[in-house]
Amino acid sequence: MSSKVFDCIVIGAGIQGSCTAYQLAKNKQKTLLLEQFVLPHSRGSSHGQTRIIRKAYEEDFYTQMMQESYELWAELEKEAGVELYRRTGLLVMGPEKSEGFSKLKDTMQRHKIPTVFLEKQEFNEHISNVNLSEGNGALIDTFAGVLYAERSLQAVQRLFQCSGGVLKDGQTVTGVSPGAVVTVSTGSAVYRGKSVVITAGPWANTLLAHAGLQLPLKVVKINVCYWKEKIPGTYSVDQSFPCFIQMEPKEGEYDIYGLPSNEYPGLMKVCYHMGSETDPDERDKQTDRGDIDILARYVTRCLPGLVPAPAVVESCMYTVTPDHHFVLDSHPSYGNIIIGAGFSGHGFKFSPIIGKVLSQLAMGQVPSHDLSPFRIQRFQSQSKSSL
Ligand SMILES: Cc1cc2nc3c(=O)[nH]c(=O)nc-3n(C[C@H](O)[C@H](O)[C@H](O)COP(=O)(O)OP(=O)(O)OC[C@H]3O[C@@H](n4cnc5c(N)ncnc54)[C@H](O)[C@@H]3O)c2cc1C
Ligand SMILES: O=C(O)[C@@H]1CCCC=N1
Repeated sequence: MSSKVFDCIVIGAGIQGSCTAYQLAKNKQKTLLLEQFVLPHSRGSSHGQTRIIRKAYEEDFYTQMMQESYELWAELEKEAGVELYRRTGLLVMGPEKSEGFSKLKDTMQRHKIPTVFLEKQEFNEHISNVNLSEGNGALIDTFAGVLYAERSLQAVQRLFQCSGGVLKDGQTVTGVSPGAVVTVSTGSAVYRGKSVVITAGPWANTLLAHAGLQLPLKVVKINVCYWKEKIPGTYSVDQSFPCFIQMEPKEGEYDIYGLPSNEYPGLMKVCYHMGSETDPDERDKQTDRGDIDILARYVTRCLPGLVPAPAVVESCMYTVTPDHHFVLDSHPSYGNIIIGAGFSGHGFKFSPIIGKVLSQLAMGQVPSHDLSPFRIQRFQSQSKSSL
């Protein structure tokens, strides 16, 4: 048995665990980052080439957190010496009179986020190849853009190791024993840490069961669809085509979002912001394509320059909370077990700031952001502590 006691053990080397581990190492904490799969892998939520970064949110707290997150992304880019963010702007479209679209518009104005509001005629003049749905409004979050996801993940893991952190992949954590010093077991080793951070993505509840806690999390499989441009380049990042979010494409439907063609030339990524429930270990057995039907209808209606059948379909998972807000908190019974979970398909852009606040909790510091929207307590009857 290893006698070394780490200041912190982080379980799960997706983007949230990797950013947390890096912050801890930067703060001179002896940190161990454990990952079940051999890295890099494509079995969780942080793989793939691109993600959207934006300040356009309905809720003040997300827009506020993004102010610092953009600064931390710029810092990371400098430290890593690679481009992680590309500014494209984000086009948001949604039913003009809906609560969601109005709230988002108000939040942008209240926080003075650089925004262009587009009337129907301006829209048609400036945004070719997109049909604005009847009754929809449109705006552009001008500093939004694309994050290079896989590159970011690898950069953060590299920086963590360069700061003295220990990264062990291919090690599945099979036991977590709470205590003043927490014992973490894998199939082949036992580690001890003064604190533990659980950032296990879709496997959060499997890990939390060891610490007597279950959260109301739903894991869904996302079909990541790429659609062929009828004329190559029409929706390309090089032609300054923006990312987009279509709120409420139809009543009762989830948002649809897209990123300009970039990682696969001639193919634009357009996805549905929900999927069908899955067991994370059986992801590929979930073959529901109802979301692809919704997307194909939307592409036909609103993106006429794309062939309305996906050319490439990849897989990813969301871990969704009932209110779609994150969980960033300490374990209700063990203050030295910290939980980052339930990122509900929109957590990547926040990862540097999430890493910062989770590391602050692990170091016993007061977090630098108000974490009240992210507390476990909000679920009350839904989260059952089995202790
Ligand atoms: C298709 C798709 C599109 C998205 N688009 C956006 C976007 O545009 N913008 C945005 O901001 N966000 C977006 N997101 C969300 C974002 O990618 C996620 O919120 C984020 O990647 C979650 O990271 P994570 O570290 O929590 O989870 P993961 O990346 O899943 O990491 C968890 C890690 O824990 C490991 N692990 C689990 N159990 C164990 C164990 N027992 N022992 C050791 N290791 C373990 C797993 O193997 C995994 O590597 C998108 C997500 C998807 C799927
Ligand atoms: O987080 C994001 O920006 C994307 C787009 C909207 C839906 C989810 N992910």
